Amino acid sequence: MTQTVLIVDDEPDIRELLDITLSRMGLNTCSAASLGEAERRMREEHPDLCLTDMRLPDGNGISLVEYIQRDFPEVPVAMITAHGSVETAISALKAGAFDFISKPIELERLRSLVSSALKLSDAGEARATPQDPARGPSLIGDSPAIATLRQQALKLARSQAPVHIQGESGSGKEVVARLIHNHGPRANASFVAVNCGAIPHELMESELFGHVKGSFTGAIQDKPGLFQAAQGGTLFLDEVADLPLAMQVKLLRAIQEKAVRPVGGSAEQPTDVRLLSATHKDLAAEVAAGRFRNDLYYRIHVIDVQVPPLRDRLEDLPALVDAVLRRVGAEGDKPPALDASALDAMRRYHFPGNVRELENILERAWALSEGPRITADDLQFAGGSTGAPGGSGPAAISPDIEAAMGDLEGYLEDVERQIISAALEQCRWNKTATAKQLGISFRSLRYRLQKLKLED
Ligand SMILES: Nc1ncnc2c1ncn2[C@@H]1O[C@H](COP(=O)(O)OP(=O)(O)OP(=O)(O)O)[C@@H](O)[C@H]1O
Repeated sequence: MTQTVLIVDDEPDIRELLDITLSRMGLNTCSAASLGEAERRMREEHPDLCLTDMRLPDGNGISLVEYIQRDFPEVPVAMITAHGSVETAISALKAGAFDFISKPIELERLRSLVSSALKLSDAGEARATPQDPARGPSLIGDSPAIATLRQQALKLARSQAPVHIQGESGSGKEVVARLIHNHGPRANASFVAVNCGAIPHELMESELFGHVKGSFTGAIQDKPGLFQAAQGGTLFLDEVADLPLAMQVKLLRAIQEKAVRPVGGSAEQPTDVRLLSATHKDLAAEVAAGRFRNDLYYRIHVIDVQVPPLRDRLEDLPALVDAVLRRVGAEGDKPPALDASALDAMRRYHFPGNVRELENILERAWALSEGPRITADDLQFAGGSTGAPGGSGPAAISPDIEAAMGDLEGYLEDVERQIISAALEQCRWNKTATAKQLGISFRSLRYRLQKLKLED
């Protein structure tokens, strides 16, 4: 069925330009020269998309965006803004506009905006279900907080607005970012996630924007950056507060110009990416402290999403536990289960590391548990037994207390690594014999080998 676009502008020349371009794309158009007429057309003609100018004789385009959001939430609306008026564009996105295009209108950009908007209203949300495993984990949980978050993400999926996701470490910020990508018009293009805190500063520009051959020692061939890899799709900047200030300037420029220049290159390359970002820090406080640029904050923080910590939605625990146990148990026998004591112990726990910590706790507990069910003891929360088997009592050891200061976990892992390596050597790398020698189960040995990175 031919789709219809409503064009709202009081200048006849612009209406005509849009009309000709859209008709050539095989679309029907209808138009309005005022806010009142636009609202009437919305009611009478049920268009699939609306393009509106900001300044109208009887009101402004933002009111129209709000009207459409309220009465026709399934219809995407894009704002036509005066050249360089960033504030208007940002207010339009905040009000729920899907995207904006600035004057003078570039026809190529108009065509791509219209086709992605119509893909949206055409296919709706049925294209990618949150359950589709190829698209990353779904957002599990039925607590009111997660239900609201899911709805918010699905709504934001329709927009092109930059979204900033705030939440504690491990709370599911990337899961939310993927949900937004998977349900939007860019779902069939790439979702590229980058942890800004993990890239060495000197490589950051080349990682993000690419480089040309010979631009620095080691640049043996042209290499596209993450912006190029996300072309047509979504770039997720995780831990964005960790971007060094010099890089923040370059990122701002790339966002403003919608173009990047590879390191050592002379030409700018146009980019079309939707930007999502996240941090566990308070970005406004980072701005106040002078560590994050205000102008970049303003650009990436158009819409703000909060992911609540796990401790505030413990009613999600059974569903999350179930999903994790199914995954860790997928290799073998029956999916493991928790006994009631374990679930009780979890409900009392604070989960500073949120869902990621829950995953780690369950993986470890399953590896260490000997019986058919995971018990509270297997979870090894503080105060629980570590369940050391063997019965011969602790051997006399003389720990290097100095070396453990500041990194107890790391120190204990080193000790564990040395003991297991020695036992493996004694048993000539026979894992069954090694496990027996150490008085632990085979499963437990396998878990420790993975954890300590002792496997090839
Ligand atoms: N609601 C959820 N449903 C299913 N899995 C989840 C959920 N929340 C988090 N997870 C899982 O927990 C782990 C951490 O999630 P994710 O990477 O999205 O957190 P994050 O907030 O981005 O963490 P970080 O701040 O460390 O980058 C992942 O393995 C993810 O699949």
